[in-house]
Amino acid sequence: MELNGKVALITGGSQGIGRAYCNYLANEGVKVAICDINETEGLLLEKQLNKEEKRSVFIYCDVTNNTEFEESFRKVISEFGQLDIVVNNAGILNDHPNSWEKEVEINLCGTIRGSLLGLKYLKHGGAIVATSSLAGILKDSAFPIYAATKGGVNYFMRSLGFSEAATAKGIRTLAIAPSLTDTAITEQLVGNNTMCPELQLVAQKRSERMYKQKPESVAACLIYALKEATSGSVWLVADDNWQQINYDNLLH
Ligand SMILES: NC(=O)C1=CN([C@@H]2O[C@H](COP(=O)(O)OP(=O)(O)OC[C@H]3O[C@@H](n4cnc5c(N)ncnc54)[C@H](O)[C@@H]3O)[C@@H](O)[C@H]2O)C=CC1
Ligand SMILES: CCCCC/C=C\C=C\C(=O)C/C=C\C/C=C\CCCC(=O)O
Repeated sequence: MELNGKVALITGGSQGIGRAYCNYLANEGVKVAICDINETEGLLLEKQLNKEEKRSVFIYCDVTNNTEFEESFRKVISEFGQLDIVVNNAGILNDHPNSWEKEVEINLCGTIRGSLLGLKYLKHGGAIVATSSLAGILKDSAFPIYAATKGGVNYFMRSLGFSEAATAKGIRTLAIAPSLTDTAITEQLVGNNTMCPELQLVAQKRSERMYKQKPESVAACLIYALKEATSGSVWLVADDNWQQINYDNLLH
């Protein structure tokens, strides 16, 4: 896929991996719509990109609100005249027994919502992408609900990519599955976001031992996958390198 001149909508684009996606896409000549609930960081990124003479717009958008989400798609098309790439990246880490549903709503339902809107609004083909996680390929014993949302995202993107709903419209789907990455999610691990207090300490110790790759390495994989990857493929990004996950030999 030739990226120069295309238009992308990126959820959770204000900071972390999403911000790296926006910067890397803009460097390729893509016009970017930063869709996020973090207005302060989103507007700063919009200003930075526009100063660098790259076209961008910040749109306040909560991916749990379908009306607001659809309105964002309309605003992007009204601002840039077209839409070619949707990146479902917004996500949180919160397995707390009293509020875990929000994690499922954002990570899994938000990705499904954004992808269905992508199928509706990508009028001339394009790509629908999601940020999943290594935790959705292997396991994450400290965050089982988080792992379930990310496993769901991998299998949704994988299945959708082979479906008539996408292929008939010339739409490719991709999942980018990062390992531990240096962003606010990994910084704020001290918060009370696990299923039980014991897991918090386990997660914290394990996270301290693990290498945290750069968000830019994840963004470099996104660019490569958008240009080269086949529909329904899942890309692991670990230790600043990427590789395609081979699901084809599971039955052999
Ligand atoms: N940092 C890591 O180690 C890894 C992160 N991921 C995934 O990468 C994605 C991005 O996360 P990071 O950049 O690490 O974290 P982050 O916390 O820096 O960024 C997440 C972004 O999503 C936005 N967001 C949260 N709820 C939202 C909502 N309801 N609607 C719209 N935007 C919302 C936040 O405002 C923030 O800008 C997430 O899906 C996360 O699960 C996957 C693997 C590893
Ligand atoms: C050890 C994980 C602590 C949690 C760190 C915070 C955020 C992580 C977000 C992710 O998406 C996690 C990505 C990769 C690490 C998760 C699982 C690897 C476990 C491997 C194993 O159990 O063998």
